[in-house]
Amino acid sequence: MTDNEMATQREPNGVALTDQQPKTLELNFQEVNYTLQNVIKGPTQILKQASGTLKSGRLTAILGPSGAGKSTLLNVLAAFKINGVDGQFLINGKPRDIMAYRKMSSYIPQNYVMLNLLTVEETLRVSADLKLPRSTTTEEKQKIINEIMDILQLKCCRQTLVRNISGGEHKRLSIGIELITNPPIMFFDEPTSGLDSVASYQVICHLQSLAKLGRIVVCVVHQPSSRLMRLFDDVLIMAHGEVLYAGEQKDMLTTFSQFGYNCPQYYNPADFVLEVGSESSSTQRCEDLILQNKLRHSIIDKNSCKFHIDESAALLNMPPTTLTHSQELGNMHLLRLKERVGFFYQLKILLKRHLRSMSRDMMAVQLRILMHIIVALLLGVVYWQIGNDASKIVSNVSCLFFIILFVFAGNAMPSILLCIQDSAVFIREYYNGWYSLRAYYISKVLADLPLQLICPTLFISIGYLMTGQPPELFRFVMCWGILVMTSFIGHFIGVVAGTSLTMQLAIFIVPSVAIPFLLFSGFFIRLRELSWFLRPICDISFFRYIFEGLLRAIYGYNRGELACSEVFCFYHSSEQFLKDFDMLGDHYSWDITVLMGFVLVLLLAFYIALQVSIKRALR
Ligand SMILES: Nc1ncnc2c1ncn2[C@@H]1O[C@H](COP(=O)(O)OP(=O)(O)OP(=O)(O)O)[C@@H](O)[C@H]1O
Repeated sequence: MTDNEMATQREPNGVALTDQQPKTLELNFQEVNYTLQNVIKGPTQILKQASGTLKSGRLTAILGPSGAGKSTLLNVLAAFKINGVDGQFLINGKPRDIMAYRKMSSYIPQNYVMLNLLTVEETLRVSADLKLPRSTTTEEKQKIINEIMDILQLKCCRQTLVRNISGGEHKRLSIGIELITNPPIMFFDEPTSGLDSVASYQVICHLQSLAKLGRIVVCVVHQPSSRLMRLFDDVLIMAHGEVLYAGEQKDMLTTFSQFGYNCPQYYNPADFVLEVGSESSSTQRCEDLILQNKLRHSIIDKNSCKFHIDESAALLNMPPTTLTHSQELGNMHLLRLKERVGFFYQLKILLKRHLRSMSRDMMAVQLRILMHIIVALLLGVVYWQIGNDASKIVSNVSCLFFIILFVFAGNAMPSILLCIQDSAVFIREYYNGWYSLRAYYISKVLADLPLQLICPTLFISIGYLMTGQPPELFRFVMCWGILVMTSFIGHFIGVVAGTSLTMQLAIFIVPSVAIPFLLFSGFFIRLRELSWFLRPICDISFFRYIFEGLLRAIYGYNRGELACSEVFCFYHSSEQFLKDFDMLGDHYSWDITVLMGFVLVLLLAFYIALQVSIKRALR
């Protein structure tokens, strides 16, 4: 059977998980170098002339001392690292096409991030919805999910939230997510890290069964026990960025002994080769070992590699791509896989997922709503019925200012935390072609919308009534409009900071940047009293428009005389009060328009922040 025939038999979209994969897939890499460009230290060569062959149907372990370059080699083999890499990568003897290769392989990193508030089954379901073609029926998807849960023994925790599953189940779920598309090549970076020996054994057994179905399965492992070691068919031993041995495990010790490295009896072979690797590099015998390995894997005439034949594209029945190697290097973002389902379907699935996650998030929803209610009640008690009293006008202004501060901070800070949790998942899924940036962006904005409306609505409803603000519907609606804008601005500032900065930096930067703008709101100092060179800052301080809009909503629009409960009230007339605050004139619509402008700028900033985070992830 030819490769193409096998490719057509195999369903690349993963519809039948247990179908046989093509048995003859072979990835040969020769003289692979990886040089890291460091701005301070200059270029550092991490991989040196690494050569080896990976075969379908076989489970391969990459072993070596810490810092030997195992994870780097795995990244390079999985085509996740491209810049700074040179060497030959051949699939079934022909140069690989990088896009087709990425499509047929999956890489499972050590810390595989997932959304914590979905159950195991929901996580697999989202993966199936976004990674399988639209033509796949719900029943077919459920069949694949059930099969994966069966194979990986995840049935017992199918309804458990990801945050509650064990380390081993987490690893198995990450394998399951990648298995949805039934990739013929799978790379795992330390799949046993953090697991006890029993769980490690189970995970490697699962990998072995995936390999037995005809896949190339490669994983980096740290110090496997003898029992674990026996599960691997092939091994690749690394030291100082070089490959000492790549081949069948059964021949490993014989090869080492040919070069004078004799493994003592009853010694764990993995420990033995690690020790040899740690000592290696300069000794002649190790150089011979490295050279012999290189020769063993230089099976292809290099001249044949000058032609860019799309063998791997053919394996997937994909149209050959026209990217040349240099273009690939220049356009890393082109390596992103294309989405499998249409934009609106992506949007629907993402929206459902965001809303489901949010509805289970104590901090995002329940706690935020509860805090808005409690603080609104507290505000009402402290400023009980002062809104209509001319003698308490200064206190009322403080009350309004407090409302602004709370709604802003109460939305900005939680948004930072939530965004940071989502970002890592977004990067992984985006690069694996689950959805487009546009779909993620719109779904995120829309999913957050209900909370941005509910919180300020609850807060102003309680606060407005309890503090005795004028009982006129249009004033209430105007105040509500300003607070909704405040909530949006706070939320999007938090989201932009959370997407583009680390958590510590974002939590420090947001208040540090926002608080100085409060000085230019008109509350602490009247704008006309500011030095001339500071006045332009007022024009870009959103707090100014929020404060102005709120005061105009309460005291503007012919409010007239205020009731005075004391013998003398300085501000009897609301017009006089607004005049003294430099806010005379019924320009509420101007304030709200400027605030909408701020929201639009922040929406754009959020989109740019997502784009930047995507590009940064490639570095
Ligand atoms: N981005 C980087 N900047 C600087 N050095 C790096 C970078 N990535 C890798 N290295 C260096 O390359 C070498 C190989 O790293 P790699 O993570 O591949 O090793 P490893 O064998 O997987 O190690 P471990 O088993 O400890 O995880 C190390 O010396 C590491 O310090």
